[in-house]
Amino acid sequence: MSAGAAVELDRAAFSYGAAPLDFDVAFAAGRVTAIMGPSGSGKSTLLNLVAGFETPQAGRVLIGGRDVTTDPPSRRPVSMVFQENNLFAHLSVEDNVGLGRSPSLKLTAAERAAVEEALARTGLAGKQKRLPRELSGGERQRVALARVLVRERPVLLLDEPFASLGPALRQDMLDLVAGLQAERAMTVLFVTHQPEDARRIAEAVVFLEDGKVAATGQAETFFGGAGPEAFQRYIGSEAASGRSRDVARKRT
Ligand SMILES: Nc1ncnc2c1ncn2[C@@H]1O[C@H](COP(=O)(O)OP(=O)(O)OP(=O)(O)O)[C@@H](O)[C@H]1O
Repeated sequence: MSAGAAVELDRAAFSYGAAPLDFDVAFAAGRVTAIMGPSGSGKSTLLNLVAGFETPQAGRVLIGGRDVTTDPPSRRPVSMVFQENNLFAHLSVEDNVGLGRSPSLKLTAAERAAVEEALARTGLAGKQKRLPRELSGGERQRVALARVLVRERPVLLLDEPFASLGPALRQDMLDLVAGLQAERAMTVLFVTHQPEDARRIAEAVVFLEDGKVAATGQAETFFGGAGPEAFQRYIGSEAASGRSRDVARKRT
């Protein structure tokens, strides 16, 4: 069931009351797409429309060709991982993962075995009884990914899930996502501000500006310097701000 499903926003319009957002874009099944763009351009809102945390005021959301526009999040074939707060603080690692299979945590032996396997797959074997506060930030995100594995949904939404981790750990986590995606052929929508992260795992790029899709294309075109000018400007400014942060850190 987890083989990818295409995701489409068909002139999906939404507004929190101020600037309107209006998305008309399709994400191919079984592919990793990086969603990039300046702060406030609508990246998280786009994911929230796909997940069902927000409902468009006009237009439609389709997953696997099915109109899910009015479906609640629980009925959508989607998993989502945020930058933090993915876990229940009072539940052990294994229960946090088990929730992906059964909200009541009444698991069959086969489901418990699936939880164990997901924990092993994400490098968490031996940590199943720990509470989230007894884990590192990277380990907590691994638990969230283990839950994605047992949920077996065809679409995975990642909202800057590794932004607070250091570069080496971020690379490990991205490689883990890439491995899981290759195994399950999930459709992955990956919001990131980090060009090198997008480059590492994404085949396609969707670039947002001012609540709209400003450009779409292949990652190798965009990162090879042949992408649209607005994207190049954005990448340039992100790279420059990354450098200045590094310089500032070295000076302190
Ligand atoms: N809960 C909210 N209430 C009101 N306005 C909101 C809310 N969430 C987002 N917005 C506004 O909607 C627009 C899009 O926000 P969104 O969070 O989708 O942008 P983003 O591209 O994900 O930004 P960032 O890169 O900073 O996370 C922005 O103008 C933002 O101020």
